[in-house]
Amino acid sequence: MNAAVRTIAVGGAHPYAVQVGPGLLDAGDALAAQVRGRHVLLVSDSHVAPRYAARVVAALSAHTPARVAVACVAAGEAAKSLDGFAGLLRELADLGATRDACVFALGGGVVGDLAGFAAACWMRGIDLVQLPTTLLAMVDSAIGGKTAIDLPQGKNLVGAFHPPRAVFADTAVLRTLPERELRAGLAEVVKYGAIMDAPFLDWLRAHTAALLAREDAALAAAIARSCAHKAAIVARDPHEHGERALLNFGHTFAHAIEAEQGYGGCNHGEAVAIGMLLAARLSAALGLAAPAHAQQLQALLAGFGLPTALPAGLAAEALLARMRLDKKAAGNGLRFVLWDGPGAARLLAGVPEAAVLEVLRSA
Ligand SMILES: NC(=O)c1ccc[n+]([C@@H]2O[C@H](COP(=O)([O-])OP(=O)(O)OC[C@H]3O[C@@H](n4cnc5c(N)ncnc54)[C@H](O)[C@@H]3O)[C@@H](O)[C@H]2O)c1
Ligand SMILES: O=C(O)C(=O)C[C@@H](O)[C@H](O)[C@H](O)COP(=O)(O)O
Ligand SMILES: [Zn+2]
Repeated sequence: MNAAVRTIAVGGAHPYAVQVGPGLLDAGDALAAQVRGRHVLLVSDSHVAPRYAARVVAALSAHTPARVAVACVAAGEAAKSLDGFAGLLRELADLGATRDACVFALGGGVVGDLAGFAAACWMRGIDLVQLPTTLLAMVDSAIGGKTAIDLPQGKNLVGAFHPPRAVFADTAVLRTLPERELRAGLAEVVKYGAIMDAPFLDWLRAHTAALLAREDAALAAAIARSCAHKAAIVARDPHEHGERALLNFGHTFAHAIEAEQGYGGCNHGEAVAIGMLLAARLSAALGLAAPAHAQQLQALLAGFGLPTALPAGLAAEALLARMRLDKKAAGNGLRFVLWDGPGAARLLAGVPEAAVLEVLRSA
């Protein structure tokens, strides 16, 4: 294996390895070692498949006799839908996929969540291998086993926990990632610093230019540190009974924004950037973090070229109504991940709706 490849182990009841480094999509022996049966469905999207799917098929086919079929969904969040899900079930049926079949998800978080959910449901669960191709998917969505699709009513409302057998993050593919998507991934990177690693925030501030310039060393360091944080949390709390909820910092606002825009406005990372800032302001309004911390967070996100204001045309009341269907909400009201300042966050129940509305109205 390439010396530049790093391995992060995810522990727990279903342990697996996250490998990160250049050239992994061509590591046919390692990819094929995950295949137990005779059927592979390689799921990708219309931007990624033309660039990388043939390489993965060739790498796999050189090392396994399994039949490899390719399913290509339209690029973009809209594919993470009931229709997209049904399409993948049809592909698995056409392939004749048996219970030992394996789904490979080659793409960003949309492909990972959608293909992962199909793998979770087909015959009540078949093998899944994540091949993340966006920064966001490498540092976040490919790890931890959350799979889901969206409904018009809300993000990720239908899903399952279905951990992958393995994750191979080929960092060489980040060269073709559009600028906007690189920035989106950096939002989730900032999240780790915000909730659990204050020195990482300082490091990100110092390496903003290097990350935006896609310097190999800076990207590799940011990915490794983010993956290590995610791996540690999901190993301790795979089903979000406790601390895993902290990974949802900014997401109550973000998911409301995405759904309210019909999944065609901000991408997920952009919505998370805005959401983290609103959560920081809400925390300040409730007397947790200092207002100055929210301003520092805003400066860092803006430095990465991420949006920090609510997009025009979104009504505060409509966003609040969306939040009532957030998965962290309970019968007794909204629960938010709030901020205690750099490196510390907590889940708080019973957050007054009036305070949330006030933050939304002033954003
Ligand atoms: N399961 C989880 O734990 C988790 C965590 C975070 C986010 N998510 C989900 O992930 C999704 C967002 O994922 P995303 O930001 O990766 O978006 P995405 O999957 O839509 O990918 C972004 C865009 O980049 C393109 N692309 C991907 N890789 C490329 C490459 N190497 N070169 C060129 N183009 C490339 C895609 O085709 C797409 O157009 C959301 O649905 C979000 O809810 C899930
Ligand atoms: O892995 C997690 O747990 C996260 O919350 C990571 C988030 O970045 C991600 O967007 C996740 O899909 C949100 O989960 P949800 O449970 O709020 O749908
Ligand atoms: Zn997220």
